[in-house]
Amino acid sequence: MNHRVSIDELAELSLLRGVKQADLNWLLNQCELIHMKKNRVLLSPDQDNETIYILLDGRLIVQFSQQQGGIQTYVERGGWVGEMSVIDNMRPSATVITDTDVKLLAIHASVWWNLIERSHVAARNFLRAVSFRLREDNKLITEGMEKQRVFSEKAQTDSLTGLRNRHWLEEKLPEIMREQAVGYPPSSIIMLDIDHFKQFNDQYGHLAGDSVLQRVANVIRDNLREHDAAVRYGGEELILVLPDTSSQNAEQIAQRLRMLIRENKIETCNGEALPAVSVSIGIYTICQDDTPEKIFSRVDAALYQAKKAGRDRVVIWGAA
Ligand SMILES: Nc1nc2c(ncn2[C@@H]2O[C@H](COP(=O)(O)OP(=O)(O)OP(=O)(O)O)[C@@H](O)[C@H]2O)c(=O)[nH]1
Repeated sequence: MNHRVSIDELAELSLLRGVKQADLNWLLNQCELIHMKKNRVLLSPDQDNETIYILLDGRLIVQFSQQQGGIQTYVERGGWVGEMSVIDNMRPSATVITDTDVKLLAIHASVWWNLIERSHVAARNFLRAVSFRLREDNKLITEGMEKQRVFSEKAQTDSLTGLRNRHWLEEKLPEIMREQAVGYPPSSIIMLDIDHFKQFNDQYGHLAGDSVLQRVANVIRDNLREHDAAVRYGGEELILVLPDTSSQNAEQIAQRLRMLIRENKIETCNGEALPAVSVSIGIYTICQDDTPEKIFSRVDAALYQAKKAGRDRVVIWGAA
């Protein structure tokens, strides 16, 4: 028998609110009062659970798995945990840890179902509690997944230009190659490099150089198709991934971008006009048995040819 929790205390708990005094008395005789120290695991996805725990004092942390967004939330005094495994007989979906020393009312599943049979009010409270918990958890998990999405988006984005970064390309390229291997239409890769950029930086300063990179990135972003991707591969070197694009089409796209970049007016962040820049472009169209190394070395070779031939031009690998 448990004398350290009063009937009044029980009656105030939202799970037990409105339950008749006689049923509360009965419950009090069936459940157990537990004291736990801070930082102990109360529930875990690795352990069966047959108990609902109502928190009488302290605070609990509910930690969801990485697949569920890795978020954590708190259960405050009067809250409860463990009810889902009591309903579905499965292990807890999250880990529950004591955030402080806690006092818990432990109600075994058999006792709980007995109470539900005795008390319609307890049954109604329980339904409300479960639907509240489902909504809350869904909201938290959705928010957590959104945070993860934004985080991984940031990890794959170049902060100066807003284009994809090298890391993104290294993940994307094997995917494109798998598609090529199963007979997707050819994809082309464009490598684009600003001409005499060192000289530009030396003459107008690094910040002006940054403005140029941003303008070039904007021109590219505004003129690519939705399923194309632009990547800042290195300092002033950009790579464009053009799915379902033959080398002839890639050349047209490259020539158009080259012209647009050359005609683009560039300003510093203070509004001072800067001279236009030109770009050199290499193109390589991916073949079925290519490797990433082969793709990079060929598109790089095409770009090198464009530089060697006088810059401000487009060269397709193997076309000469
Ligand atoms: N402003 C700025 N400059 C950068 C950035 N990343 C690389 N650079 C500069 O880009 C320049 C690249 O110079 P090089 O590789 O010698 O080539 P280049 O002067 O463009 O000459 P060519 O490519 O042969 O036409 C270097 O001076 C780098 O410092 C950046 O994020 N911002």
